[in-house]
Amino acid sequence: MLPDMEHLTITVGGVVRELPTIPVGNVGRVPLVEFIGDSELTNAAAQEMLALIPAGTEILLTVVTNALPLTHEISDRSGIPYVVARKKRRTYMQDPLIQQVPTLTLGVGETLWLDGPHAARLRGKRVTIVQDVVSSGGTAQALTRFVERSGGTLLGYVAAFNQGSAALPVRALQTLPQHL
Ligand SMILES: O=P(O)(O)OC[C@H]1O[C@H](OP(=O)(O)OP(=O)(O)O)[C@H](O)[C@@H]1O
Repeated sequence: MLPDMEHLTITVGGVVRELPTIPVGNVGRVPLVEFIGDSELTNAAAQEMLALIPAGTEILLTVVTNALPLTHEISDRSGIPYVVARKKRRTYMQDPLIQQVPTLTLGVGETLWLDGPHAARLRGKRVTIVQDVVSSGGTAQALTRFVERSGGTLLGYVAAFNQGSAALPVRALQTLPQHL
């Protein structure tokens, strides 16, 4: 029997999911992890990720969309507050920091926005960056610049899944293939 290229089975904290794999250009099929809309998987991953958070972390930094519920749950369980970068400028932002992400997993460039008052919350703090998935590492690099520009100290990167980025020292629950 041929292997099923359209799904990839993962297990996180006893929760099993058949991830769909999406054809991307000519690179093959990319596994798609979605935490939004899946509280059971989100809670299981958040619980397991607690052990990955570097000691001394004072605040978490993440980015919408998929990593947001995950970070919320980690924050709720650990008591560590968090700050969220956006992918759109909002009219109510005050002196936001702006950072380009070179290219994302699916080849679409992105601009990240960190509202000024949220950037101020990172100042002088030991910061850990939380992501759902690290792939190229472009998003992680942009978030790193936010920490630096805000005057925080980066302690490390944690992610539910590392999808092939060996360049960054990411603490992840699992490694996923970049493509099938
Ligand atoms: O390491 P990178 O190559 O930068 O890719 C990782 C990013 O890609 C995904 O975001 P996506 O673009 O799917 O956006 P979403 O979370 O808003 O759905 C994922 O949520 C990470 O934030």
